[in-house]
Amino acid sequence: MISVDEALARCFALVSPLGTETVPLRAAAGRVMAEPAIARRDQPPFAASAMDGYALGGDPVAGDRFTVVGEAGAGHEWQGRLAAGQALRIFTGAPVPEGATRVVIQEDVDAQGNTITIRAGADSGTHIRPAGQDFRTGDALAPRLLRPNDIALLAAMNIPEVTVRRRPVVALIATGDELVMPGEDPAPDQIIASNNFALAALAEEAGAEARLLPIARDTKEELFTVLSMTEGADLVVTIGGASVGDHDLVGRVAESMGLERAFYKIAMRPGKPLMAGRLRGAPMLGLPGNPVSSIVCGHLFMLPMIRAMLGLGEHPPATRRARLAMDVPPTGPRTHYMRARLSPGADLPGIAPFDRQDSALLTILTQADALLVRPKDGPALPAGTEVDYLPL
Ligand SMILES: Nc1nc2c(c(=O)[nH]1)N[C@H]1C(S)=C(S)[C@@H](COP(=O)(O)OP(=O)(O)OC[C@H]3O[C@@H](n4cnc5c(N)ncnc54)[C@H](O)[C@@H]3O)O[C@H]1N2
Ligand code: MOO
Repeated sequence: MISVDEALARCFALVSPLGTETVPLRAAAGRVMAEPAIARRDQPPFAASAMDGYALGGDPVAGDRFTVVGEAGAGHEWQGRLAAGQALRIFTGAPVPEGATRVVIQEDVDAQGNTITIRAGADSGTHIRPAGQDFRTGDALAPRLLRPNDIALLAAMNIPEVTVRRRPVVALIATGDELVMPGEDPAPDQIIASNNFALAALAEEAGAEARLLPIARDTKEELFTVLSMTEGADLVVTIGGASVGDHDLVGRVAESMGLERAFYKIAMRPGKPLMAGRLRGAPMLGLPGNPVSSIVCGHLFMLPMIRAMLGLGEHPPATRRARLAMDVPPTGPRTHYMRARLSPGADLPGIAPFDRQDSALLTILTQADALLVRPKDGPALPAGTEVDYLPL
């Protein structure tokens, strides 16, 4: 059995960044920019007042008097030049006129008619934002996953459309005679399909377009039919039928359709019967059926593959550090991703794996906020040991 790292390297070898498309700014959040965005203007485009008050020249002191000669507001420039002894009534965001060296906030002046007098104790800040202090024409925003804050910057740069990576289309196929869809009427020996919904949500959260294909029954014909419905998918993900039982047919059927296998079985718990390869030109991940196994494999393999297709690079999921909140036993011959709960700690968070680690337990998975990573063949560890975990 190959290691998790080796398996992920082989998964990355199956994918490459997808092509690009142009979307309006309003649709760009959550998308990945494919090229730098270049500012089309300076921000602010003029020296702007940072406060409501009076623009004036020189270096005034308490008791100095000025004649107010006009008014400037945001979007309403005052045309002219301030002379000595003159002040301009000005509001936040308005262009500061020539001849002004500072803005005195209105709380620091006594105003009478069109005359103002500087009060004692007036603050000495200039309250002027220089032109281009935020960014200048030609400044670039480097490609990234666009978060709401980035969208504001692109808008301010006057960029109405963004070139982004195409969303990877992920075709998800649940397999098994025992499965029915939520809301259907299961026979006594049937269960409700669940993990395909988690995987679709995970894929969508990462910026992919998930297509839930019909459940494939455990026959070669039906698996062939549903696998043939993946035309146009950038990634085909099957769930279940990956193990060694008589009804675990996914590998056999995919091979009959020309699957070039990259690997089958990895030293990982849960997730041992994972398979990957290329099927009719598309990368394929064959996930084990146990709900927790498939979802853990989704985090460890499907998400990094989606990110690579989005042009975000080939990176394993980033681990973080925590301290064991309890003693843990040795691990076996597979890297164990233990469902665990984090708690606040002095330097690092504490982490405690759940007692029950059966890969069928969705209730435990929903209580978990971390996967404690225990390397294969690891020793028993006492509480307080620093360990790696993956946030869920
Ligand atoms: N003799 C052996 N048996 C098994 C081995 C082994 O090495 N030797 N490995 C075990 C491990 S580990 C896993 S994981 C499972 C993986 O089995 P499959 O990938 O073939 O999955 P299925 O048998 O189809 O299903 C397993 C389990 O999960 C349920 N399931 C499947 N799909 C869904 C779904 N979409 N939603 C909810 N639940 C699902 C299914 O009903 C089964 O209960 O094999 C072990 N066996
Ligand atoms: O390795 Mo299986 O994926 O534990 O349940």
